[in-house]
Amino acid sequence: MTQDSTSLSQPPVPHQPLTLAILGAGAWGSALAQLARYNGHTVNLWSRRFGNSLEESINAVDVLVSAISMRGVAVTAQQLQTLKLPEKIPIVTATKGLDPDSTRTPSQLWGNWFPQHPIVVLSGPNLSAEIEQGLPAATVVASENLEAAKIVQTVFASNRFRVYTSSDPMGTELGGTLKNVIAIAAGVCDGLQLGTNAKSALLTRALTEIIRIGTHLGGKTETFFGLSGLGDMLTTCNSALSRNYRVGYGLAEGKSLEQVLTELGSTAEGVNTTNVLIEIAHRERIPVPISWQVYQLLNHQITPQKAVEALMERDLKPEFYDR
Ligand SMILES: NC(=O)C1=CN([C@@H]2O[C@H](COP(=O)(O)OP(=O)(O)OC[C@H]3O[C@@H](n4cnc5c(N)ncnc54)[C@H](O)[C@@H]3O)[C@@H](O)[C@H]2O)C=CC1
Ligand SMILES: O=C(CO)COP(=O)(O)O
Repeated sequence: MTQDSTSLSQPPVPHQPLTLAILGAGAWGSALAQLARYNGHTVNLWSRRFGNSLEESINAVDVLVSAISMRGVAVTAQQLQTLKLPEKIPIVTATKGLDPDSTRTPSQLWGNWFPQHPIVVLSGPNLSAEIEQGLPAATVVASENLEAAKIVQTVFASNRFRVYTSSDPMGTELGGTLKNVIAIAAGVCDGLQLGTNAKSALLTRALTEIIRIGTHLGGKTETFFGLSGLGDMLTTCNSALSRNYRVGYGLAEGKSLEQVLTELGSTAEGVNTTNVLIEIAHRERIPVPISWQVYQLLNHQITPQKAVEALMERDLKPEFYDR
């Protein structure tokens, strides 16, 4: 077997064991901890509910990873600001959400609070349950600081987890965040048994919608065709392991949002993300027809059937506008 020539031109990567603080001992934080430990790294997995204090958890670490759900990011970062984070260590954000107060992404928030630290976004088609089973998966680590992204790449990369770098943190983060809204729509589509044609039409038009808003907010078009965009959309919109998909599916079955969320008992970021996305879309005057129907559905303004009708009866138009 010939060696991949591209690997010869890559710089040597540091393989020494590092110490990581992973904030958030939920499904994703625990899976990331397992991946880092698999590579021989030491992990301080911090939970607000048990174990070591935040101060103890960040002591002398080489990398900080946040796998906290959106609603906990601001409060945890505020706590961190009162503590002594080791100088200039990379901060990795793995949250897929939008801040309801500022409408900003988690990486924008971390960058604002910790300007001396390189910020790295980690996002991809990564259902934690599959990763914890040791099934193969791939992800993207994106940063304006490519050296920091490469460090994070080597921390997590293994024969079961392939990690790509990217210089587009905004596109990488928005792909993972916005697809959660579409996963709710996909769950509705499957729950109503609308068929394969409808699902393909939904996902294809949804990608156009994600690219429209994602590029407006600073992401690069090609990133949305990559693992963190199309890749994560395919995973989340086709798996009953996805909590956002299950929200849509449950709504299509006639359950109330409250009932679905209670049964889920876990984070479905797409619910908050939809509300923030619609606020951004209205403010910036960006058409987001699919997300708008999801918004109305989540806010008890429309039934799943009416949402489908509304999408099918929109004004006729070309698929692509000539530039
Ligand atoms: N589970 C998955 O497959 C994946 C999840 N993600 C993202 O990772 C983030 C976390 O998701 P999960 O771990 O699945 O959710 P989870 O519900 O299992 O865990 C949420 C974590 O956030 C912490 N948290 C929530 N509110 C907090 C607060 N006020 N203060 C401090 N900590 C708080 C919880 O204690 C818990 O550790 C979400 O943004 C999700 O979209 C990303 C990729 C995969
Ligand atoms: O982001 C995810 C997979 O990449 C997890 O999806 P859910 O949050 O919908 O479970």
